[in-house]
Amino acid sequence: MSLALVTMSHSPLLEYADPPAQVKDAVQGAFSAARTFVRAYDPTLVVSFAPDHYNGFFYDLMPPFCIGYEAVGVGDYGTTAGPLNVPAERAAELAQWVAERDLDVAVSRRMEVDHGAVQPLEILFDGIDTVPVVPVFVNGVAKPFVTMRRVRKLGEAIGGYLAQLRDERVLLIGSGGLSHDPPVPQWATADESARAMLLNGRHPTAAARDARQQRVIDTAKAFAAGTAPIQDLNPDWDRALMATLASGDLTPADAMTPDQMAEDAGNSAHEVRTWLAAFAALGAAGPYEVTHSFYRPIKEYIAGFGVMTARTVAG
Ligand SMILES: O=C(O)CCc1cccc(O)c1O
Ligand SMILES: [Fe+2]
Repeated sequence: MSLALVTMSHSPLLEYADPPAQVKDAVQGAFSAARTFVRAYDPTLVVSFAPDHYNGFFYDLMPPFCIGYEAVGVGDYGTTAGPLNVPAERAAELAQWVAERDLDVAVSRRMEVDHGAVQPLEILFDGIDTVPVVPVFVNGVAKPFVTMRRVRKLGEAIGGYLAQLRDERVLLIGSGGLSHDPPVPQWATADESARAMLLNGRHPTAAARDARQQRVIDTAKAFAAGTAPIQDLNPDWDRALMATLASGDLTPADAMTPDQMAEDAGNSAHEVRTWLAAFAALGAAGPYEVTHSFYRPIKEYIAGFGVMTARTVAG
């Protein structure tokens, strides 16, 4: 069975920042190429690798990976709130398959997902419940981070399951990255109230959510103006990673260490773990080709912004 893939950066600032028209147009062009690719493929099932930003997963119980049997969008940054269309039996079969391959993956019968999982579904499918989707959480913000090798192995195991399905056309999504360092609090440097949020900040009041989001929106403005105290984007790092992913040999990514990734490309660069998992899953179905690739560093969105589409080579 062949598989198809879309990996794309996300940014809540798509709706809250105003870069030059030419930048917006370029991003919309990349989204529209991805949509065209997805429509032509016409998937019956989506497996979406996405991070979370302390909206669904907290330090009271932080797994490296989690497969959702059901999922609910929390509605951060104006994204769609409510249930995703998750085929629970398919998700459970996938979790069983992965467990039998010596990988320890958490499961959730009610996974809460944020813009990381929701935004690609809105962009590619005009909604969060229009296509069956199994959401796979990949930790991209909370230390400790597993090795990139482990992420690759997880992707390969999931792809192995998907590649033997006869009755589905499966689209893989990887959401996030590339280099970026938005103001997501970290435990080591957080004050007491930020630590309370990181520990268990589920279901904040509207005022608390607004305050958190406004901080990100203000930081994006300052970053574009050159005055934000966050790490710069790293287009060279982004392009090198995209080249590795496109090459079909993902083993060079095994050498990427968590600390070096953060130093080179910002704390949220760990979101690229979703891209690696998605490409590793794609590769499990055989050789693949990248059919569209977009990249642009966009400070207004606080993101080295990339979009890639790829599919199994026919034959
Ligand atoms: O609100 C947050 O916690 C972070 C928001 C955020 C900003 C820029 C790029 C991202 O990928 C992202 O997730
Ligand atoms: Fe993110």
